[in-house]
Amino acid sequence: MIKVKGLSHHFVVGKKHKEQRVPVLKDISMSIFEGEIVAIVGKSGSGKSTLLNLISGFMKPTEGMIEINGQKVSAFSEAEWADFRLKHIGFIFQSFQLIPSMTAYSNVELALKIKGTSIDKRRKLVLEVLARVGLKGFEDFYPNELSGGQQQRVGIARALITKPKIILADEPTGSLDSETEQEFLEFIRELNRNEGITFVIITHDMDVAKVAHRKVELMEGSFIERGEIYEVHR
Ligand SMILES: Nc1ncnc2c1ncn2[C@@H]1O[C@H](COP(=O)(O)OP(=O)(O)OP(=O)(O)O)[C@@H](O)[C@H]1O
Repeated sequence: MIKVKGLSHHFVVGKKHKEQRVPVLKDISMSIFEGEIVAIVGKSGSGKSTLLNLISGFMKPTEGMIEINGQKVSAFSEAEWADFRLKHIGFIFQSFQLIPSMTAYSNVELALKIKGTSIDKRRKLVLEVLARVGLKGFEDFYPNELSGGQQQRVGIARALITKPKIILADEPTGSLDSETEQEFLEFIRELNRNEGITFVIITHDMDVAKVAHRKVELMEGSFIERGEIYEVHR
């Protein structure tokens, strides 16, 4: 479960002695339950990416508390966050963020290397997950030799390789055509249903928001709950 309490964030911009505060999030409290798919929607600039960056520890909140699976992650050091992310959170990005100089195989393998998994086990797990996302035979392809949809699948395989219980996705379908988007959404539902993975998805796209059990809207830095759309499959 992800619990956010009294979360506020502002950026400081401008030159020294002429700094200005840009408030982005104001006193946000919410809970995301295990096994849920939650869509975070809201206008451009409403603070969606900032919220996700705070939940994933890439930024520190100005105020407030974040708890994940009972651990107070907002008090974590950088090193603790890095370790926690590796164990518990997978990420999917709009622009895929694959390393261009590495093959599909190596992109997916990287997190396991960092974790210190043995080479034999890595090979087994990487081949398994690439096959699972429909990329058997594409292991040695570089990102620029793959279509957008295939790159996104490498991105999903990379997110799944550490078997996280939470996946955070920032505009994951923003670079996909509508057919590939539908395949991606179907896969998310399947992962959620079969493995109970919790998804937090930022999106502009109402079709994407429809796969969510719950939609929350960020408006001027505060949340508006939009109610249940689907039942949570546990
Ligand atoms: N590093 C930063 N320094 C200063 N201001 C920032 C910084 N990052 C974001 N902001 C500001 O915070 C606000 C929220 O940005 P954020 O990227 O979280 O919005 P968003 O809802 O994800 O937008 P979009 O849908 O366009 O991606 C914006 O007004 C933006 O200008």
